[in-house]
Order: sequence, then C-alpha cells, then structure tokens
Amino acid sequence: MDVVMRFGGVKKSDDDPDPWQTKIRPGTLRRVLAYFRPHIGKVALFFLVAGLESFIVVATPLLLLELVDNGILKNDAGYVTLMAFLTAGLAVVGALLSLLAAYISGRIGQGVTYDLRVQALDHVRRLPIAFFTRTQTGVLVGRLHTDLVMAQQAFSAMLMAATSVVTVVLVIAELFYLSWLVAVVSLLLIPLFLVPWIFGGRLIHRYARRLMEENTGLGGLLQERFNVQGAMLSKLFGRPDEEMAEYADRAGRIRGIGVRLSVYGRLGFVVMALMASLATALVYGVGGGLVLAGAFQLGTLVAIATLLGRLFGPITALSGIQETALTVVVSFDRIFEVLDLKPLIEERPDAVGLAKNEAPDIEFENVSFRYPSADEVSLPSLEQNVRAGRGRGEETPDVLRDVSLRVPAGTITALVGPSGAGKSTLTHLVTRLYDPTSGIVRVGGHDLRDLTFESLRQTVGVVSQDTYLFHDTIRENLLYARPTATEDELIEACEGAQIWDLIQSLPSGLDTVTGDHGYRLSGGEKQRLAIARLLLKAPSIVVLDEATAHLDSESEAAVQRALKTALRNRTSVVIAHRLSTIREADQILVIDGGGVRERGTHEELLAQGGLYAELYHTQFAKPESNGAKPASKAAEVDDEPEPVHHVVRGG
Ligand SMILES: Nc1ncnc2c1ncn2[C@@H]1O[C@H](COP(=O)(O)OP(=O)(O)OP(=O)(O)O)[C@@H](O)[C@H]1O
Repeated sequence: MDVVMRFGGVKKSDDDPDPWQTKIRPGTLRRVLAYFRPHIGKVALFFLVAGLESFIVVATPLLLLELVDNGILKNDAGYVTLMAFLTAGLAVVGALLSLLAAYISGRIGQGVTYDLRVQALDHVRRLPIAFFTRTQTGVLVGRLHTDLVMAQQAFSAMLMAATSVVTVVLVIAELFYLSWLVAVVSLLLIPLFLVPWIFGGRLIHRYARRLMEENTGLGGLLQERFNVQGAMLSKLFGRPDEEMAEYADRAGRIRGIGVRLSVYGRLGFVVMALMASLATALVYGVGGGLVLAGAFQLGTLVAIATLLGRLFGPITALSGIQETALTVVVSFDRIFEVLDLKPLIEERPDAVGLAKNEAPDIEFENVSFRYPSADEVSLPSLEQNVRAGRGRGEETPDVLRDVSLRVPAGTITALVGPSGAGKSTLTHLVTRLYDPTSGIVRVGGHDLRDLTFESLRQTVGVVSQDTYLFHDTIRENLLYARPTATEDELIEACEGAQIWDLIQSLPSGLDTVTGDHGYRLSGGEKQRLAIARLLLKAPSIVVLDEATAHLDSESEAAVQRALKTALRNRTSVVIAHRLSTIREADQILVIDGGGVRERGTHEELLAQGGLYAELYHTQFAKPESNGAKPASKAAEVDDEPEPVHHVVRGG
C-alpha cells in the first residue's frame, strides 16, 4: 500500500519548496570556511601563483610597446627579436603558471569535496531507518552527489574569479599609466557590456538550477519505476498512457529549459565578443587620433589594445563572483542540512558488549512507542515524491502502548494478531531499528541502549518476509553475513537452510548471480537463502517474519525444515502466519491495538475462547471463507500451515 501511495505521489507538487530560494542559514559561511582551513597552505600557494600570472598579463603589453616604439620604429632588428623572444617566453611561463593554478585549485576543491563526501556518507549511513522510509532515494543521491559537484565546480570558479581582482586592478592601473584619456573611454564601455552579461548570467543561473531539479526529479522517478519492484507494479497496476504523458511532460520541460539555456549561454558570448570588437574599434579610433596628434607613439596604442583584450575576461569572471560564491554556500548548506539530521539511535560512549555464549532472554518493560514524525527524521526537500508538507508538524499516534512481555532464553515466542496490530513494530524494537518512546527493552538483562551496535548485530539475526539480496553472486550475498566463512561453512549453512540441492543444480552453483532484489529466485528459495545467511551469522536471537505468500507444498515443507534448524537453541520472536509454527511456539502473544491482548500456548488460548480462538476459528475452521487454500490442500503441507495474517481485527 505504501508503495502504491509513493508511486502515485511521485509528481512534484507545485508548493514544494524551491531549495534555491531557501535562505542560507546563519553560521553556514563559518562552517564552509572550516572545511578550507586544512587546505590553507595550498590556498596561499594558489594566490601566489595566480598573482605571478597577473603580473605576466600586464608585463606583456609593455614588452610589445618596447618592441614597436624602440624596435620597429627605431629600425633595431636585434631589439625586435629580443622583445619578441621575451614576449614568447613570458607567454610560456604564463601558460605554465595558469596550469599550476588550475592544478592547485583542483586539489583544494577536490580535497574539500572528498572530506565532505566521506563525512556525509558516514552520517547518512548512521541515520535511523525512519529517515530512509521517508526519503526518495534518487533525490538523496542527487543531494549527496550533484550538490557536491556543484559546490566543487563553483569553488574552482570562485578561486579563479578572486585572482581576477588582481589582474583587473593591474590592467586598469597600467591603462591609466599609458593614457588616461583612452583608459577613461574604454572603462566607460565596461558597464555597457556588463549589464547584458550579468542579466544573461542570472537567467542562465536560474535555468541551470531548474534544469538540475528537473533532471533530479526525473532521475528519482525513473529509479523508482524502473527498479524491479516498481516495474512490476507499473506492469500490473500502471496506467501506461498517463505515465507516459508524465514522462513526456517532464522530458518536455527539460527540453524547453535546455533550449533557453543554450540561447542565453550564447547571448553572453555574443555580447562579450561584440563589446570587445567595439572597444578595439574605439581604442584604435581615439588612440589612432592621439598618435597622429603626437600624444603618444604607436607602441602605446598597441599596448593599450592588447591590455583591453585582457580586461574583459577577468571582469566577466568577477561579475559572476557573487552568484558563484552563493552557489558554493547554498550547495554546502544543502549538504549541511543532511549532516544536521540527528541520528536518533546512537551508541552510548560507555556502551558494553553482550557475552556471546548462550541465548539471552528478551524483556519489554512498560514499552510505549510511536513512529518518529517527519520533522524528527527527514527533510521536506528529500521527500519530493510526497506532497510537500504532508505529515509535517503532525504528532504520530502511539503504535505500542505500555507493553510488558518476556521471551525466556532459548524459547520461541509467536506473535499473532490482526494486520496493523503492531507485531512488526515490536520486532523493530528488538533489533533497535527504533528506540521505545518510553519503557525499556532488555536483552540478557541489558537495556538495548547500553549495548554496542556491534554486539547487537552479532546477537540478533533477522529473516524478513521480503528477503533483500544484493545484485551479486549467491556466495557474496551469503558472505555478507560472515565474510570469513569457509566453503564448508557456506555449504553447511545452505544444507541447514534446505537450499543446497537447488544451488548445486545451478550451472554456476554458489557463483550464480541473483538479480536485482534477488528476483531470479522464487519466494521460498529467497527465504531459504535468507535462512542460510542467518545460519552463517549464527545469532543467539532470531527475529523472523514468516512469509505470508502461499508456497507450494514442497517449498513450504523445505522452509519449515529450514526454520527448525534456524530456531534451534535460540531465543526466537516469530511473526507467525502458519499454524505449524504457532503450535511449536513455547508462548503465543496475541497482539491487538498496540498491546498484548492474550498470552499462553495454543491449547491454553483456545480454551480461553478469546481473540486467539476467534482468529483460529475464522482462519482454520472455515478456510474457504477468506479465500485461503482449501483445507484438503493445506493438510498436505506439514501440519496445518495456513496463513493467519488476513484476519480482520477481532472485537
Ligand atoms: N514506518 C512507519 N511509520 C509510521 N507508521 C508506521 C510505520 N510502520 C508501521 N506503521 C504503523 O504502525 C502500525 C503497526 O504496524 P505494524 O507493521 O507493526 O503492524 P503488523 O501487526 O506487523 O501488521 P501486518 O501483520 O499487516 O504486517 C500500523 O498502523 C502502521 O500503519
């Protein structure tokens, strides 16, 4: 259901906040600068190199002046050659310095990006599962990747622009030194070309950002619909015409923005080239007149024209510096937003490890729980597929209320109850995917919050209903649970999980690649693979969500046998959907309305004639009434493995 809601809500809503309009939060600049502090030496070196480059820019026209006035006009061939060589030499040195500056700025930009990327990945890894349930993966990936690249590119552009300040000051000073009149006339031209340049730049900037957002949005949509599960849902439930229209609509917007961008981009260069030509004409017009009038010699005119050619580039770089700087800060700020999300579930500094010998007991003491609200765990801008604001500012309801229970060491506790009663939520607290809102969950007498993550991971193993497998070989998927496992151990685990015969029959055996989400395996096979993974991990507590899907009798029996091995000598909490499992449980807890309604063994609870008896009778006495398999077919399989999860909430 959740998938369908997400699926249906992918379209970006009109009232989504535009991240680029977001005000930069106070203190961001200080935080950005902190990332550059470790690279301060390189920044100083960069400015030194860039400063030298600027001197070369202004020195060359003076050499040309010398070449014309004291070489050509005085018929001194030797001097002409010397000046020409010097000019060429300076050009080579300038080019080398320019490369060196680009290298240093790249090192700084990439260094900062590296630090931020590693920090962001580590942080996101530690965010609570609630964050991932709310966040659209494509948008998060975009945030962590695109924004970083943007920040890095804008930073390099900013460094280059900063060095332009030196160049512009030196060029203008030299222009005035050569001829104040020509200098004033040429400077008057600058605003003429700067205005359209800045105007065009703003448009480019705005549309480039829109293009990025549209691309990210379309990327997220495609990622959601073209993964195996999304594609399956689309094929089964989708409305191809409407969906295609939506793709086309988004692609059309990208096309429209792209066309505008290319025109505005070209506009800037056209204006710049035009102004450069006009300036040259003007300089030669005014300056030529001054040469004829004897105000200065031809060499000065050549020097001025050359200098002017070197003024426009740095000035355009400078004109965008404010926006470039803003891009750096906004991009950083968007990443800081993610970094500022609290991990919620953290390891205490004084956390202890759990002794790893025998199965510990599990205890819930007056546990209440509500899922964290959107404000507590996520960012609106990362939930673009959900209508903006949905769920924001709302208190979430209590899902568990004052639950107290005990799962004695080495025993099996079955959780049964109507859909939405809180069974899965209860198991989420055992694995510490969430912490209780109040009350304590204990394992082996320890509050879970006092244990190290590592020891909790070692202690608790989970087999969920929908097994997730990486797109990798069966071997790698199994080794994920225990990287050091030997070939014999792998085989032993697969045999225990009743999956070895199947693996052996595959042409590549353990090296068979499972598809995205393990889709090339059947439901029963995937769950047995998950059990093999669990056996390899050998945890002392098992949390199992039994598959609700009907398996054929052979798979069913195999899964049941695998489970017997998996649960042996372990403390187990099983969300049970099959009577065979329920009967084997040492204790059954009937969960309803966020609490434990009844507890006891199968026989005790039947005798009580309460909700469990009702669940039992509606499910097993009249199996055909809820569309389940006929009793005769069910009876073939193991004991009476009929799913009980469809039961309507009993009153
Ligand atoms: N991540 C979540 N965020 C907010 N609410 C949630 C979340 N997961 C579950 N819930 C809500 O908590 C309640 C209990 O859900 P839970 O999944 O624990 O029920 P269940 O007994 O396991 O149901 P089922 O047998 O259908 O799997 C439901 O009302 C559900 O909508």
